[in-house]
This record gives sequence, structure tokens and C-alpha cells, in this order.
Amino acid sequence: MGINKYDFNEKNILKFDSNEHELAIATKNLQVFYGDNHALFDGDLEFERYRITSLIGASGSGKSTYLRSLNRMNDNVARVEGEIQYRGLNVNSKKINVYEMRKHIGMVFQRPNPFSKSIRENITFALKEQGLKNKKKLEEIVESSLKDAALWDEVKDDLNKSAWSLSGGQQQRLCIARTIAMKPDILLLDEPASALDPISTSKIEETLVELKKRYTIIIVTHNMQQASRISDYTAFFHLGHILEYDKTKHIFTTPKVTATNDYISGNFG
Ligand SMILES: Nc1ncnc2c1ncn2[C@@H]1O[C@H](COP(=O)(O)OP(=O)(O)OP(=O)(O)O)[C@@H](O)[C@H]1O
Repeated sequence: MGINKYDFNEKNILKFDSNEHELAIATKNLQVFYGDNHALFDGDLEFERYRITSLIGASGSGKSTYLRSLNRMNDNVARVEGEIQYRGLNVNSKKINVYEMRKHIGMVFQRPNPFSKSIRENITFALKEQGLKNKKKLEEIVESSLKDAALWDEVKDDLNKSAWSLSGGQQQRLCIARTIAMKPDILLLDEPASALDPISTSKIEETLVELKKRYTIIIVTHNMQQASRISDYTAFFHLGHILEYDKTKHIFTTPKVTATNDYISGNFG
């Protein structure tokens, strides 16, 4: 039987070759339409592996639209044209198995949304659905995911407690752990700290900086300090266009586009 190139099976998709600057994911001419509203034009970006990229820009500039397209969260909501290139596959192909693809490209949302289950079950639920039954293996993944999300020390003695009994910041780290448990390559985060207090926010930031050793992270944020603190690259969105994309330090010190400079210095938006 020939290889089905739309099949998101580990043996069918291209291996990363461990170049220092290899790409994790790229978009070519990505366009998004909500009915007649052309919300994203010419979305061309390349994301380096093991880096954090921030997507910044005023409200309504298309950041979430772009981010959500990367793992097909806009299916049934918007028309998305163009290519999303990931390890030899076009994620935007209608033939892609979206469920399998999301194990590789996971998303964490703005508001923490843990399941109404125990802390442990939040991690194990999807793994069990996938057919993983080995208790020891499941426990190992619970521990490693919670450690990766910097939550283990706070919950390790209470894994049967309801996830909803955790603080907002802890719930968000649990949602990160739940996503990591699927062992994705790429973590998409849509303003993951906007509903959190400064201490929880700084914990999330520390967690993300630690996670980039093993994951490629793309984050939408309205918090300019956050973008400059944690991200390696920054893309500036304006009225549905990506106006500037560069190393974060260049965007924040020597932007080439006037609109970028106006936005980061608070002159509009
Ligand atoms: N589900 C939707 N249905 C219809 N239009 C939408 C939908 N989501 C976003 N839009 C429109 O797409 C455009 C871009 O919105 P988007 O949410 O991507 O911007 P954003 O930069 O992420 O904004 P914010 O920072 O406020 O989250 C806006 O005109 C918005 O009204």
C-alpha cells in the first residue's frame, strides 16, 4: 500500500533533521474570510523550531484568526485559503485528519478550560481515548506533563482533586500540561495569561521559556513586556496584514515600519 501523504502518521511525515535553524511550521499566502469580511491577507510566516514567537497588534488585527488557522480551529467558522506547511504536509488540506494533526499542533486558550474531572483525569482522558491503558505509563505521563508545566510540586499530593478547585493560574498550567501530554511539536497559545494575576502570569512565562527547549511556541499577546521578555521573534499584525516580522529585539528597538513603532510605543491601538 502506498503512503497516504495526508495521513498524520509519524512514519509518513518528514522527520526534523535537527538543523539549528530548521523550520517547525510555515504559512504561505494564508488568507481568512469570515463571510465577506477578509480578516487575514497574505499571511506568510516561517516559525523556527524551539523558539517562541509572539503575535502582536491591535484588537481585530487578525492575530487570533491567524493562530487559530494553524491547527484548523477556524474550520466551520471561516474560509481559509493558502498553505500551512508542516513536516511535508499541508495542514490546510481538506484531506488532513484534523484530530491526528492536533496531537502535533496543540492549542491553549485564553481562559483556562480544564475538564470537570480530577487533575489526573485531565491529563489521562485523551490518552485513554486513544487506547493507552497501561497504568504505569499513564502515571509517568501525568508526572512528566505536570512537571513540564511547572505544576507538579503544587498538586502531586492531590491528583484526585477536581481541576476546578485549582486557582486560575494553576488551571492554565494544567491546560498546558494536558496539551503537552499529547507530545505535540508546536504549542499555540492565545493570550494564555490575560485572565491571570501578575504572579501567575510570571509563572506561565517562566514555564514557556523552559518549554521552548523542547517545543516550538507561538503566542498571541497584548502584553508588550511579555512579548519582549519571552519571545525570540515577533510578528506585528495590522488590519489583517502582517506588517513586520523580525527578531523581538529589533521589533522593540529598531522597528522598520512606522505602524509597528506607533503600536509598541502606545500611540494607537
Ligand atoms: N468567529 C468570527 N466570526 C466572524 N468574524 C470574526 C470571527 N472572529 C474574528 N472575526 C473578525 O476577524 C477580524 C480579526 O479578528 P481577530 O479576533 O483575529 O483579531 P485579534 O487581532 O486576535 O483581536 P483581539 O486582540 O481583540 O483578540 C475582526 O474583524 C473580527 O471581527
